[in-house]
Amino acid sequence: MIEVVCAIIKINGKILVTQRSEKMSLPLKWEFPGGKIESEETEVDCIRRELKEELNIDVDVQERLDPVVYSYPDFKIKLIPYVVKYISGNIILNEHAQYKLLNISELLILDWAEADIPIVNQIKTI
Ligand SMILES: Nc1nc2c([nH]c(=O)n2[C@H]2C[C@H](O)[C@@H](COP(=O)(O)OP(=O)(O)OP(=O)(O)O)O2)c(=O)[nH]1
Repeated sequence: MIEVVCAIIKINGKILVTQRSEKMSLPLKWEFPGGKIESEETEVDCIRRELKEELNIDVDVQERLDPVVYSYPDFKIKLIPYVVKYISGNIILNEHAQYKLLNISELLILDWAEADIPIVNQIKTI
C-alpha cells in the first residue's frame, strides 16, 4: 500500500484543487495536491515539500482529517488529508494540467480520483 498525503489548501475562503496531467497516473483526474511520503519523512514535512515542488507555495499546516484507504485496480492507497492555509508564493504549476479555486459546494462537480471522494464529502463540514 502506498501512503500519500494531500492538502486541502484554503485561500481566501476557497479551496485550491489540481488536475493531474495526461502523463501522470490517473490522467486528468482531479485531486488535492500532495504525494507519496518518502522514508524518514513526517507527513507534515511531506506536505510542505510537495506543495513547494508542485505549486511553489508555502503553507501553514492546520488539521489532519480522517485517512481514506482505497484499492485501485493496480494499487492500494492510504490517502491522508491535511487542511492547510496558504501563506505565500506565486502559484507555479510544475506538474499538473491546471488548477481551480472553488467553493466547497462546487467541488463535487469535478471528475475526482476515486480515493478522494470520501475526503470531498468530509470537507463539506470544515
Ligand atoms: N497527490 C495526490 N495523489 C493522489 C490523490 N488521490 C489519489 O488517488 N492519488 C494517487 C495518485 C498517485 O498514484 C499517488 C500519488 O503519487 P504522486 O502524486 O507522487 O504521483 P506520481 O505521479 O509520482 O505517481 P507515479 O505515477 O509516479 O506512481 O496517489 C490526491 O488527492 N493527491
